[in-house]
Amino acid sequence: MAKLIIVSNRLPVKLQEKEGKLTYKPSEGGLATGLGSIYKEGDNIWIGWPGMVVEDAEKQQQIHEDLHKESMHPVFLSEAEIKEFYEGFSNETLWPTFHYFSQYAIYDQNLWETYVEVNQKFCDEVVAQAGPEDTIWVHDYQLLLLPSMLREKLPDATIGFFLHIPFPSYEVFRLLPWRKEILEGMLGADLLGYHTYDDMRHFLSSVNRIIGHGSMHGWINTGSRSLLVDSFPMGIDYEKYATVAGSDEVKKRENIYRANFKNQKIILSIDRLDYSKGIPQRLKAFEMFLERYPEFHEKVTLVMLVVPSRDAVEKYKELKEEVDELVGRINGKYSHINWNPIQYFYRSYPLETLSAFYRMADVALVTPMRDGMNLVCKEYIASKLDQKGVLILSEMAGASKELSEALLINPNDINQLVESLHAALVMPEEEQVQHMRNMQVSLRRYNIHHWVSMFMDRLAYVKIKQLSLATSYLDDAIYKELSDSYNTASSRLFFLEYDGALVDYQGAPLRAEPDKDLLELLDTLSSSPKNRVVVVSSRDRNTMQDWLGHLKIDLIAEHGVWIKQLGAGWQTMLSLMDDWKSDIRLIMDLYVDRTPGSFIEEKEYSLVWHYRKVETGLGELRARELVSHLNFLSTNSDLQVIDGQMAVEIKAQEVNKGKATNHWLSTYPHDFILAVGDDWGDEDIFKAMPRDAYTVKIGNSYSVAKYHLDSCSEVRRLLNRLVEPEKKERTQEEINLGKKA
Ligand SMILES: O=P(O)(O)OC[C@H]1O[C@H](O[C@H]2O[C@H](CO)[C@@H](O)[C@H](O)[C@H]2O)[C@H](O)[C@@H](O)[C@@H]1O
Ligand SMILES: O=c1ccn([C@@H]2O[C@H](COP(=O)(O)OP(=O)(O)O)[C@@H](O)[C@H]2O)c(=O)[nH]1
Repeated sequence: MAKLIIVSNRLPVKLQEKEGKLTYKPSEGGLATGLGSIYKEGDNIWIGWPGMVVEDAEKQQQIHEDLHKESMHPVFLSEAEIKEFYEGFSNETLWPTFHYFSQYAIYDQNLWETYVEVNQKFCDEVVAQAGPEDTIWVHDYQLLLLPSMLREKLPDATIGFFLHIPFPSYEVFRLLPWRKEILEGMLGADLLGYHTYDDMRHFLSSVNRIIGHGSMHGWINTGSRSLLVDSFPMGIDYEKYATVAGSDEVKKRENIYRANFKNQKIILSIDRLDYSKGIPQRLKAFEMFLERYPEFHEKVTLVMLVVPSRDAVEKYKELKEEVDELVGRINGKYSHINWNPIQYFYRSYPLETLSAFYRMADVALVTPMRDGMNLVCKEYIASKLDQKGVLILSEMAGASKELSEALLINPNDINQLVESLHAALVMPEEEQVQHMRNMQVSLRRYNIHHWVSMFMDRLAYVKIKQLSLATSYLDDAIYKELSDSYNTASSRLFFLEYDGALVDYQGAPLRAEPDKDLLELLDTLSSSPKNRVVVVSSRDRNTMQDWLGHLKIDLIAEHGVWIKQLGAGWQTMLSLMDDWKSDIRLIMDLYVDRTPGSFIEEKEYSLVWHYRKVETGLGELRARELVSHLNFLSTNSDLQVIDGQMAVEIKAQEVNKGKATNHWLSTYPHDFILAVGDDWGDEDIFKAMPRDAYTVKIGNSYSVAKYHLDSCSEVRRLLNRLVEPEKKERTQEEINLGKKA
């Protein structure tokens, strides 16, 4: 039966050894607590690190067996791997960079190499566990290379990836020396999920700028595959938190804890000890609050639970010292004999304790500098069964996008934080209930089960869509059939698009002139009396004439405005007007003025605005604007606007390459046709071809063509293979001629 394989660095349980005895404790951290609720459904398994170094083979075996019973498969990491992969590259390079703390990031080639090796180690374990029908769901920044490693080993696998932390803006991401490898690693997935729309658009922009793949509605085409990027804000197991909060056990605990706080109001703060969580900033704001509002002395306590995290990493050690020092200073300054303004606990707690604190807290203070999502604030809301309480939430947490009824703050604005604390403590109960109720409705609906099913449904949809988008790769088996058909045919027609199919795109259009190999290839292909070769282009006829006019081939220029057959001059079958060009050119000139690097190409019956040399992003933005501007101007006219490859073109509607090819189809006998094209304009050619024609598109994106190849060089290889007999014949002819001479 098909199963779901969850893969993350950390398993939902943490191994501990006390007096030689192994124990398993639930892991902290949102990834483990969130997914821990759902992975046990069906035959699902979870692959990950058990949180402790185990070198002893016997112990490893024991752990394997223990975890296996809980559907978990451990990946053991050595001490060096933990240092270099987990503490090092994951938490000293990626974590600070992705949380906009790039001043803390270290760039070390050794750490990177270990990161690659450990991703490979995870890959081996997944491959060992995966069946052909299984779905693999990879999680988080520790495993960014895993999707592509898996794709290489399991080309048809269904692979989802979810990033639990923010994806930074391109300006920050580009600082990483391994930025390209990281993106390529991620692009092996079929579906890439982020908590927020901002994260996903930052990722798309990095892919565009660093790798050069654009996107449409979240779809990226890599040239060989299509994949989807989307946002899925993670929810919590709402019913679990609400039920636990209503249990007798938790109510009992609450009563015990409350006794220590008398009638004081409680402000609650819970996080892992992490600089991304803004703990010192929060403490300083609380200090300022006590200074500004002395009437709250002895009436309010900040209960601060801090969970030890990554304590071998230098920045985390420094933070621990800073927090200890701040708590000491504030308590030293304001404490009385029976009041400590801050109750600080540096350890982790089980769910029931957390739940009792959530119930007790009048205010939850969640103020990270950056946070992928933050589940603590959601758990607080779900636990508020009486709906009384106020959430103060940082705008920099992913959760703020959903929880707009919280008091939203900028964690860098200490004054706003202080005033929000005051507003929360004096907020009338009816207002608290109203906000809490609305947030509960939303969190109940968008819970963890909803999150999983949204992601899984979308992943299944991607697989179906990929099949409908894909054309078959023109592999050896198809080549065999094509070449048999070629060899037995007596009249063959070739329609070969020039730019993008025979010649790679160049920065400047005039740099794409034909090389010697291409000229020889076209010459050989057209040397057979059975072959009629037509090179098709949107270029102007003069360029086509200069570059290819001396060959024994036919030409189609300017999208089909002009055609040239062997032995005849250029002719047009259309009665076209060009009186519109001067007005449109004025508009295009405006876009050239506003967009350095862009330029206009003027053809006889069309105008093209090129932006391939414009700063990435700006060119696309202006192109969208120009397309809608031109569409507006050409409404009710006979003009057509084409949003092409790094160019916007406007031409007469009745001109298209497909119509031009009709001339050959109706004039020349044919029992073999090969048509090759690369961009959307070439779809007209494919559509015009009879059903038995071989139609080939460059790149595996949506097309009516039957097959695809990946590059111009593959097209040339295909043609060269086909003309092997002609080549031999020609060589023999040359030898014979030589003999005669
Ligand atoms: O495994 P650790 O190094 O001990 O760290 C704990 C986890 O921290 C991060 O959690 C994130 O995931 C949450 C759920 O999506 C999200 O709410 C939070 O904003 C993130 O920081 C980390 O992403 C996990 O990989 C760690 O296991
Ligand atoms: O003593 C504690 C404190 C926190 N947590 C859990 O740790 C998770 C923290 O997740 P969050 O998304 O807020 O932040 P992360 O630590 O993942 O960055 C939440 O589910 C908390 O319930 C816990 O299990 N024990």
